Amino acid sequence: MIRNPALKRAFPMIFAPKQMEKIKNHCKMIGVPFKIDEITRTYQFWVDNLSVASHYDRDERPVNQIDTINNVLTNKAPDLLFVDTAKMEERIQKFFQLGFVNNIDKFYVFHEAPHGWYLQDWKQFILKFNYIQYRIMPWLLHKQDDQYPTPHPLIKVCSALELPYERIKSRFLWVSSAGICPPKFNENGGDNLNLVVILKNLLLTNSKHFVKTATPGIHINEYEFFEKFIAHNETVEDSIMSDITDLPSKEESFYLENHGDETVREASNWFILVYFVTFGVMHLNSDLEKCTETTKETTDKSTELFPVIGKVKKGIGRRLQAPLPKWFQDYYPFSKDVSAIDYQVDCLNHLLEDKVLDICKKSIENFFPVQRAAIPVIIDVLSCNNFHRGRDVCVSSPTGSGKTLSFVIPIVQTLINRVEVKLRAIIILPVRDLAQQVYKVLEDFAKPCGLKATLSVGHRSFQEDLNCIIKEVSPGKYRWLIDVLVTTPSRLIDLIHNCAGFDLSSLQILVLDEVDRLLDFDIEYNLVQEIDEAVYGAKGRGIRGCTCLPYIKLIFSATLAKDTDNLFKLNLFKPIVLMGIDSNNPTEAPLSKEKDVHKMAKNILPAELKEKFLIVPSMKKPLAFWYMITNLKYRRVLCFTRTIKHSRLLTDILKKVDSLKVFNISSKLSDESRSKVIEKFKNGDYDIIITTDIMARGIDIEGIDYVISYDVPFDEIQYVHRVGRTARAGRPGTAITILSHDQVKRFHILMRKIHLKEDLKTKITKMNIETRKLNKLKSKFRKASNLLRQENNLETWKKVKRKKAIAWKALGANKQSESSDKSLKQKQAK
Ligand SMILES: Nc1ncnc2c1ncn2[C@@H]1O[C@H](COP(=O)(O)OP(=O)(O)OP(=O)(O)O)[C@@H](O)[C@H]1O
Repeated sequence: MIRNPALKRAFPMIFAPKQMEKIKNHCKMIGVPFKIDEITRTYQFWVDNLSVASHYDRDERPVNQIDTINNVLTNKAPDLLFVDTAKMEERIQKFFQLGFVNNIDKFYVFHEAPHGWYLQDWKQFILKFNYIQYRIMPWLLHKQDDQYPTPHPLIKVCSALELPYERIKSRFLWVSSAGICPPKFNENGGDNLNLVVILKNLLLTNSKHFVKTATPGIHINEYEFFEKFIAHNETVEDSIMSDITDLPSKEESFYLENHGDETVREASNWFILVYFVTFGVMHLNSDLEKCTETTKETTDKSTELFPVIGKVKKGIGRRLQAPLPKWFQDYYPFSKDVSAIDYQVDCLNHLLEDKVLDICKKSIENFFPVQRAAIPVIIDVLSCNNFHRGRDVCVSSPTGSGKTLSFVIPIVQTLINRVEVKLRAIIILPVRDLAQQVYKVLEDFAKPCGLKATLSVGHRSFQEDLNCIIKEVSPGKYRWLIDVLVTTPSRLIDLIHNCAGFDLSSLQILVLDEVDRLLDFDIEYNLVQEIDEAVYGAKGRGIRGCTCLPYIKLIFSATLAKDTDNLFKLNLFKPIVLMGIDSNNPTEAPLSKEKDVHKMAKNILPAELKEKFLIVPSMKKPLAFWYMITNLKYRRVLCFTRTIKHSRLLTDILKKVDSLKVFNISSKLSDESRSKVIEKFKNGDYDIIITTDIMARGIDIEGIDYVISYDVPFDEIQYVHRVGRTARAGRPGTAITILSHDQVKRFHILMRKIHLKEDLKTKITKMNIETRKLNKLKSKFRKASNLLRQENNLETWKKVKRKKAIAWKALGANKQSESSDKSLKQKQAK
């Protein structure tokens, strides 16, 4: 019945068949405005289960609206009705004629009309019943200034009508212009968007889970709203009030002007749909609650009637795939297959300075496809001048495909002829190791070209960092010592706040590598906003009031299309998207674009990667791993476990059973030791590294042949980054996931998110190891694990003894301490 799985996931309770029955019985009709009808067509569900009326027919031709309404009102009394503003008077008259208004308790009108004309025209109508009007005019609401001297319209309307704010329990809801975005974000257009925000926040009060995960299209501090609601535990009407007063400022609206209406229209459709359901259910809930109260039926929690959306009882992975913005779908494709074509370094002769070209020739033979595609585009946008603002660039390319050089080369090329040293480019990476890795690549290019770069990631003291970055030449006057800074989010925020003279007005380029991970930090640090403020000046001044040129954002990730919900936080300006896609023969046929959002987010693994999985009972996982190492002779292995404890145990036990050259890397290891291990691995001193997901992202260790996931990755993004440690730079590589029987289903779901259904069987193969062979290893393994246990026990015993001795000493009870010593010695002797 429900065809869209995303929708089904988003509203799990509603779509349960039993709940559906109840909705059908209690909600007689839902009317939808035009455009929403697109959704109704997609989700036949509405049509199948509730009476739906639309002002457009199935071919999107307008139908006689009055007739529709007539039909609706006479045949079925609606619970909810959404109508758009066109021909409103006609409709209202119709309502009167039909006597329908007599059945209405209250009206809620979300209105965009600019100057209160409706108050007079509709007086009759308004006075007939309780009526609340929400007029949505952000610039009026936000501040009263000379241009818009009108007081808060909601207050104005309500005081004119002497209406209190009331809890929403109407059986009838009128939404004027219900979130249907007009083609342009002109003044009134903004209203519709804000309506969406209001609806969304209404929804927030009921459904935090859903909204938090589905935030397409709108850049309006949703988390602030969210937190406010949670903190104050406001009622629905309170939240409407606060929404209205907190509507976006002009600066925030700037974002909207720069983003096509398509995005927002899509978003609004979603929200309306969401709102539609939530609101409907809210009503039904209250009705049903009353119902159950009167009949005094016992309520069993597990069969609770229409739980409010958002109280998702279990499962962490429920999330709604937000629609991809239109600009994302208009991407430029390039082949993700690194070994498919050789782009001679000379092919960019015309773009690159001789010096840069020389360094390229020394370090690489050919450009990889992502480099061939991205370098010219980025150089082009970076060369924009005062008259023409450069667009931001997003690059999505598989792991190990050479993204680092795609931004390093254009940065060096752009800055090579700069006269004065100023901080002009910042490269941000999520973690220190990655930053160090990128810094090394950058240095190879920057140094010979006379550019100054530094790494600031907390590897030395803050003061030492400052000494390399900036210098106070005279009191209050500072001079930059670098052109490019490579850093992590926390360090950058630290610098912005605590470094005198750290004024980013000269910033030209901001690179966000592994952007999806960086955006996780955004919640904590408000990264993009902080940088914007540091560049464009104090809060609220906005880009237009600023004298400096807007800086260009370069966004990189292997899993960009997988997590588009958060892209909106980046405030991108007309972004150009470059996307690595599958191509069988890229030399002949032009790459065909995939428009399907879900398909686009698939096939993001390197073409050279082989994927396998092995199913064994969970007790036999270590045996299977050991078998691969000893019998199948796997070498150059990177193995991922979920916890530090697991990785250490597995390492210790492997060391015991065989004198294997295995090493464990965890976050507890110092940077220095970690680099040493990686170096040794590169030199062949270690064969196997067992680690956790700290090594999963971006780390480039040459020559890893196998990535083994001893524990199943948490989600598909984690899987992509883990397996991306092999099959890098066009080299072959194998990824193996060891599964216990109960993990198979989850793994299958995970694979479906990465591969197209038809590719699943060909792209990922099943490994078989006979149980008999594993059993052979059992006794040896058991001996090793006993030995390890004994050692661990002794170790623990020693620790306890040490602690006891200290305690006894402190109490001055030395005698007891000596006796416990004796007993320990006896035990050891035994
Ligand atoms: N044109 C090239 N020719 C040969 N090797 C290259 C070229 N470009 C990059 N490499 C090598 O490919 C490897 C992967 O490059 P890089 O780390 O930039 O990939 P990535 O796409 O950023 O990967 P990840 O998404 O995992 O961070 C590196 O070892 C790099 O030296």
